Amino acid sequence: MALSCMRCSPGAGAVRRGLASAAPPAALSFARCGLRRAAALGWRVAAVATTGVQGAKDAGLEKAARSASQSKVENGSPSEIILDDFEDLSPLSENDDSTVSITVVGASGDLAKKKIFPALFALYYEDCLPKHFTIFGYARSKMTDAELRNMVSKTLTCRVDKRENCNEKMEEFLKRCFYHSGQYDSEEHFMDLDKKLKQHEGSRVSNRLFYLSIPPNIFLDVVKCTSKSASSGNGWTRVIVEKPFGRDSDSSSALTRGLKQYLVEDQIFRWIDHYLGKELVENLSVLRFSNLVFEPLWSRQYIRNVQLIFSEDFGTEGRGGYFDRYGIIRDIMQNHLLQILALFAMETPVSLEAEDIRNEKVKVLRSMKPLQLEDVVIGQYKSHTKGGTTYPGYTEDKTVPKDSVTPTFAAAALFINNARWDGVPFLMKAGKALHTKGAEIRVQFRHVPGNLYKRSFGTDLDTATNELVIRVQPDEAIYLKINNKIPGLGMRLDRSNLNLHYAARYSKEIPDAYERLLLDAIEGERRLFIRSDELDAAWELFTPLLKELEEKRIAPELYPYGSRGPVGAHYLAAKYNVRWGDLTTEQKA
Ligand SMILES: NC(=O)C1=CN([C@@H]2O[C@H](COP(=O)(O)OP(=O)(O)OC[C@H]3O[C@@H](n4cnc5c(N)ncnc54)[C@H](OP(=O)(O)O)[C@@H]3O)[C@@H](O)[C@H]2O)C=CC1
Ligand SMILES: O=C1O[C@H](COP(=O)(O)O)[C@@H](O)[C@H](O)[C@H]1O
Repeated sequence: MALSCMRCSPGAGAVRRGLASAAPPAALSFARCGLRRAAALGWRVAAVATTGVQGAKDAGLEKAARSASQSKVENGSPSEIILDDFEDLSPLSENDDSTVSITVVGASGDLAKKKIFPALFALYYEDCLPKHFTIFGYARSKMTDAELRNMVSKTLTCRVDKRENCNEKMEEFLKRCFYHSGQYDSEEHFMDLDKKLKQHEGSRVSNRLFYLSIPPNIFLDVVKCTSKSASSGNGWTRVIVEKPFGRDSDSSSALTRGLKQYLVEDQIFRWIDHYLGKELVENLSVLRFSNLVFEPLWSRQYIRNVQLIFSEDFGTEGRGGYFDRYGIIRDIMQNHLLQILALFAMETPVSLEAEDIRNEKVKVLRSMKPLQLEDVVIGQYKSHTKGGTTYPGYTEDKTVPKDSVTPTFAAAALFINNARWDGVPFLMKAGKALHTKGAEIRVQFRHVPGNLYKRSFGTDLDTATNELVIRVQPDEAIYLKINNKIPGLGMRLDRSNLNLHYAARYSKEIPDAYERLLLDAIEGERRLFIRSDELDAAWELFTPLLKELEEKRIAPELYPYGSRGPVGAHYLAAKYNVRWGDLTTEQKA
């Protein structure tokens, strides 16, 4: 049987609805990448298994048929071979009648340069964009098309594992990038953009995606202008909204109401939480729901605590102005870490459809207790000199008020009041300017009852319990710490890792999260975007705490730039009998 993944592209939807096994011509109109994604869901396997080699040939899947008839087994199980081979499969026909125009609003900005254009290029490079597409940059800055291309070209990179034709591909891609300068609140300027888009779209069905890579105070202006002056007349119009999506429950609901004056829910891809597009976060459900060894242990009965840890080894350099209004709790916890928590803790969804997954995420979020001040520790980094270099403190940033109490670090203990997780602390920790950069999920299991090997472990049994670590970044890995006998005539135990180290196991470069999310938006796949009830539930957990912190102007504990953060985080963990897993020395995975 093919290993299935959670991709739910329209193609994948078609697979699940039964189109796959017959693979009718309509199904062949997916973009190339759509085919690859369908492949990951076992489409080809279904096609070959159900209709046989001839069936696959009839459906135009020549390569699938070839590979099925050869049925070679080189590396692993036949199902792996099938999936791997399918990666190279190109569609035999593509939809010539439609075109996708992607407008990056705020194209002159940091995120557009750093992430959005490179992700679009990577999709192009991987043949994931539709045959007919155009990319427009839109911002107030004056720029020609050539200047935009020059700016964009500086940040494009090719896959390390696939360098062939890279320069050629870059040139082809850049030729399809254009620029239009305009104000964000001018319907007239968006009308001019509309004219330019139409020139490129010609008589094809025009599908339009607007990516709002701009400060949140102008989201609504742009949405109003796009919907009145630049939305598609005959295809779909979708809007990707960047974070932050509000500052609290009220502002988030107001923004949703504002957007809904101009868009229906299906058009809103809110918000882009790029952590949901990270490979190991995407893999969480596969790990849980497709491996018998994990799911039965996934509850209070066996899990002692769960830790969600984010750290950066640099400060807010350059983004202090933005950051000071939001702080680390809104910047990282309320979105990235909470989303991971929801995926980690949700019940098994009815299916892999977006709505089924979102339903489970909402349920888990609504089962949680709003955060209490006594379960939170906040910190702010201060200047520190190391090796002759002085690293500036947060409030030394010119864009940050000198008396700012905005947290750049926070640790929190959260609880889920349901049958599965009652009493299990979910500890979150997020900070800037710490000693290391990384993101990981740590699952600490309970100790083995009546352990035969107690004497080998000493008095503290908790140091000898199993721990599952999902290292989201950098150097992706999943490893399980187990107790093991050290080889030899005696009986000495140590802690060793059962280790799935991605770089060693998979030769392919891992796509950037923005690639996955952009492709999903183009394909209309909403699973990795946040539904409004989910967002409401997320804000409800954090809003009372954020208000209390701000109203009382609670002073954060200062920690030196490059340190491990405030000691208060240890006391918080200790209150729940937890030791932060990232602070213990462990065998390198
Ligand atoms: N940068 C990052 O790493 C991340 C950013 N984000 C979010 O993505 C969005 C874009 O981020 P980023 O590119 O860093 O933002 P920028 O501050 O670089 O703004 C993007 C563009 O918006 C225009 N702009 C900036 N400030 C204003 C203003 N006050 N009024 C009108 N226009 C303005 C500028 O273009 P012009 O002057 O040419 O019109 C600018 O180039 C934001 O919502 C941010 O919160 C989210 C996660 C990470
Ligand atoms: O959303 C954000 O994420 C980045 C960290 O993203 P990563 O993919 O580099 O881990 C963070 O620096 C930024 O403050 C925050 O807004």
